[in-house]
Amino acid sequence: MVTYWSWWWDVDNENDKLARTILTISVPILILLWYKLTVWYEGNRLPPGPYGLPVVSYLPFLGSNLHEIFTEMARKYGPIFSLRLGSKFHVVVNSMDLAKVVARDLDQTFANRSPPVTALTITYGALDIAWSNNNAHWRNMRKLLVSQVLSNANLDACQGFRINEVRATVSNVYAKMGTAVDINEIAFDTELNVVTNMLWGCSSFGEYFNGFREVEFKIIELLGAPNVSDFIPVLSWFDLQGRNREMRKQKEHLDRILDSIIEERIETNSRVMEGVVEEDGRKDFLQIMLELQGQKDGSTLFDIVHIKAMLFDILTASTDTTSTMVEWVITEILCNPSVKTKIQEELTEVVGMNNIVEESHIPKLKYLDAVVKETFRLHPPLPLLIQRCPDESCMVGGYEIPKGTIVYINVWAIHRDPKNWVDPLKFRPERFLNRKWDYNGNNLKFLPFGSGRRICPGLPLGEKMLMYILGSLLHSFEWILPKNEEFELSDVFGFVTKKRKPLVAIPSQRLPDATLYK
Ligand code: HEM
Repeated sequence: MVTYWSWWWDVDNENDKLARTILTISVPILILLWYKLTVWYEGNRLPPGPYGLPVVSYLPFLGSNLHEIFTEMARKYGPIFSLRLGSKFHVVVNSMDLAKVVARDLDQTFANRSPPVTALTITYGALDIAWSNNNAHWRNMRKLLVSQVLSNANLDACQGFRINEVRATVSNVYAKMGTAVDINEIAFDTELNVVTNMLWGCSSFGEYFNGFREVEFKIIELLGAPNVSDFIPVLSWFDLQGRNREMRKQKEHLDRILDSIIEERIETNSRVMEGVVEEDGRKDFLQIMLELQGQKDGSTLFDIVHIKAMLFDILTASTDTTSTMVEWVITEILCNPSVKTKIQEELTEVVGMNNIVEESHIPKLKYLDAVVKETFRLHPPLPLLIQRCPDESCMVGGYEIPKGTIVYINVWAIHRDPKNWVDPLKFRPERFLNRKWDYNGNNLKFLPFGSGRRICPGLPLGEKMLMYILGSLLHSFEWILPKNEEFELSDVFGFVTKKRKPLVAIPSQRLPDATLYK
């Protein structure tokens, strides 16, 4: 080797020797630099995004309606961008192709969550399903919910609860005809009663549930509110905005409800040899969970706190989403008279004017189904889904996403992207009539329930309840806005993004036979 290179140093003056020494050292350095700047850097650069200030980074510049702000930022920075908020690195994915990479191709890598402080408080330290990381506990809880509550067999067995509650709602609305009715409130109560019946066998009425809706709304608001404690964790101890204190207050209320229900059941069980069972021999979900107490769940023992975390998840995940959607659908229908006419024509044809809506009619209500889907497209209740967090560094769209980054999939942007939808801002249910669309998240253009392993497990119940409540309210009543009330379509971002101004509407009798309302 030395002989091979000896010609290089075979020089007759000192200047030449110096030049060759400099060249010998600098050429490998330049090659290394080039490699770093091209191959290495290309493969490791972070997504583009705005600069911020020291310590707080972009935090002071972030507004409150995050889904709209992120969609606006995507126009400037592209389909994937990053922003640092305090010490936390965030990435927002805004296109269907990149959503596919996160939620499908790299689903396993992105299956963790990064719960905010308030979420840890209300879920007993992420012992629920929604905020738990992708671990044995999450898998067991999700499997339990899906197999015991949301299976086709259990949904069929619980049909009676849905019929009773939806009929009770129609009858309550009948009693309020001619007055302004809060649509979200009636849908919330209907869903809550169905779910509590499925969970522990009775409706939510009674002293326990006084004020539950307000508590839940506050919890949802706190879960979505920006909190300095999340962005600058060293300050979390001071809880500067008081958000965690407020969440603890809501948790006390929730705890009182859940403790009373669980204690009552334990007390009943102590008197009944076989534990509480339904007439058909089925056990409700609370009973099943109580019988699992003391069993190993991953590395921990399944106990009362786990049961409360599960109950919390199911109650909150099912009610606010469903009621918000019922409210949006009726708002869009009232804003679009031709859509209302088509829905009524379909209901008259499928159900008949001397009949009330039954679940068996639902598969035939194709136009109503398209209206619901179009409303989901324009008003997804979780427009950024629930944040995901990669458990190792990986590449998305040619950019590096470091381990632990908080990643949002911007469903709002995807659902309004002109590359995916013709006239994306127009309310046009017909676009969902021509092709087979579902909520399973396989077509990444449309993912109101999410996609991949974190997709909403409540989808079958959510879809059933939405169609049944809406079909019944729209078939049994004519709805109009109160005098001087204007159509209003603006929303306010939150963990569940809702209508800024709650919809109130006045019902009147639509079916000729008054006995159908009893
Ligand atoms: C209209 C009704 C509903 C909508 C629009 C909805 C939407 C969603 C969305 C978007 C997610 C997040 C998915 C993701 O992060 O990718 C989610 C998660 C979840 N939903 Fe729903 N949901 C509804 C009803 C329900 C119902 C009825 C239940 C339970 C009975 C439920 C239980 C859950 C749970 C437990 C999670 C967390 C899943 C996980 O992290 O593994 N949801 N839902």
